[in-house]
Amino acid sequence: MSDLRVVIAGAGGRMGRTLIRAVSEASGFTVVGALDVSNSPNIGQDSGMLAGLPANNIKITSDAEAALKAAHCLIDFTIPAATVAYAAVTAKTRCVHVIGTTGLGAIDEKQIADAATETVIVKSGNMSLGVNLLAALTKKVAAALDADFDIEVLEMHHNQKIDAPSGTALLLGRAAAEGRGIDLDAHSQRVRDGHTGARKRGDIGFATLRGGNVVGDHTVMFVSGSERIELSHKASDRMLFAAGALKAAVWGRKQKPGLYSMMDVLGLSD
Ligand SMILES: NC(=O)C1=CN([C@@H]2O[C@H](COP(=O)(O)OP(=O)(O)OC[C@H]3O[C@@H](n4cnc5c(N)ncnc54)[C@H](OP(=O)(O)O)[C@@H]3O)[C@@H](O)[C@H]2O)C=CC1
Ligand SMILES: O=C(O)C1=N[C@H](C(=O)O)C[C@H](O)C1
Repeated sequence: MSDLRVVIAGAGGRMGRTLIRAVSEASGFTVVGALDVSNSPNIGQDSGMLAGLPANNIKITSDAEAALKAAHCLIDFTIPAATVAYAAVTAKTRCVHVIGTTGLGAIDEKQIADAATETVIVKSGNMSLGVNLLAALTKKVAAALDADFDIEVLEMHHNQKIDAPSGTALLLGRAAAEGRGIDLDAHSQRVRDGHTGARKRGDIGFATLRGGNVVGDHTVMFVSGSERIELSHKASDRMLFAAGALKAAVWGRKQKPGLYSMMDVLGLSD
């Protein structure tokens, strides 16, 4: 099969630059476009050089439709407003859209689901194999334990992260809720502050830490009156997420239009 032609959105960002490096190091991929917001100082810059590599002659542009014309896939780790706008373009150009962006709201999710009727979208709050295995384990453990075990999800990230709880924490919370057979939205405590009253039995709690350059730590705790089970994952290199995104792009190219997750890509869905 010919090389998979990839456009990277948010090419000047932490994940965008990591993705440019990942594509340049992997075989079977070619970067054919790099996108950023129109008023970004990165527009017109060489995306390879911006990622600390030799020039790749792919200049950063804001014209998504033109960039996607010759592409198989858009890999998008940006911000919710950009991701929703890109979904409309991938629906039109029929490019596979791999979405790593977190912090999406209900309206964003609906617009992405609508776009997925026209093209393949793979979306996950975490593209790593380890976290998706952790989610499968979380679901299993939650199914085995009753509400005598309080479930808490703790996450820590770098001090530049703009959304909370992290996409991964929510993904893990959802896995726990599915295992327990409850609706997460109706049974979650996303923040605690002030005179909160006692913990509500059956709720899934979230706690957020921010500091330094932590790439991404997540722990799911199952806590009873007499014991505590903890399932943890610690990411130490963003290349992990980029590698997962490339895997999703290759997998997505063989699928029919629809909204898929990394669990589907990794064969972990039940
Ligand atoms: N699913 C996963 O496995 C992972 C998900 N993430 C998620 O990916 C997202 C990005 O993270 P990170 O790279 O650390 O963040 P950064 O802030 O470093 O990068 C985001 C980039 O998107 C750019 N951007 C903003 N608007 C647009 C637009 N309209 N078109 C194109 N680019 C745009 C920003 O540009 P500017 O700075 O000029 O505004 C910035 O360069 C976050 O939501 C994060 O949670 C991160 C790691 C793994
Ligand atoms: O913003 C980040 O950095 C990360 N975001 C994702 C999330 O919100 O879970 C994934 C990873 O933990 C890094």
